[in-house]
Amino acid sequence: MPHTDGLGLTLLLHVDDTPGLQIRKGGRWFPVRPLPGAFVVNVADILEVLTNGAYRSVEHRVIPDAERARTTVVIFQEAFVGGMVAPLPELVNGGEARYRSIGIEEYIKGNLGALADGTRFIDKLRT
Ligand SMILES: O=C(O)CCC(=O)C(=O)O
Ligand SMILES: [Fe+2]
Repeated sequence: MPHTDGLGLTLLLHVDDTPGLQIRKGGRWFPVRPLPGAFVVNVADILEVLTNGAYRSVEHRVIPDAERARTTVVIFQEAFVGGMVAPLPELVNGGEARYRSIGIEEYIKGNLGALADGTRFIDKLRT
């Protein structure tokens, strides 16, 4: 299922060489081929909020292979500051905050709810 990850940074370690991960850019899907010993680093939603939209979280999906097993080690890195998910003031820098600030607990709850109904919670934070 296409999605963006909900926390800060996602580190992926593709253990075998079975392909499957794709990212969407400019409306097109591109394969991310497994690279032995390398981490794939995805920008996720909290990092998008923190940077006030300078970094965009990447939409991605996994297309399973019917014949080959596929294993990924996934590390979800949190990125909230002082209990809040909010654009960093130095990155708003006199401009406009593009996302409203929200406590991490409410954020997590909202994210799980959105995941369940196939929407993106970050869209509800846009100002
Ligand atoms: O298996 C992968 O390469 C990606 C997994 C993923 O997108 C996720 O766990 O959020
Ligand atoms: Fe993901």
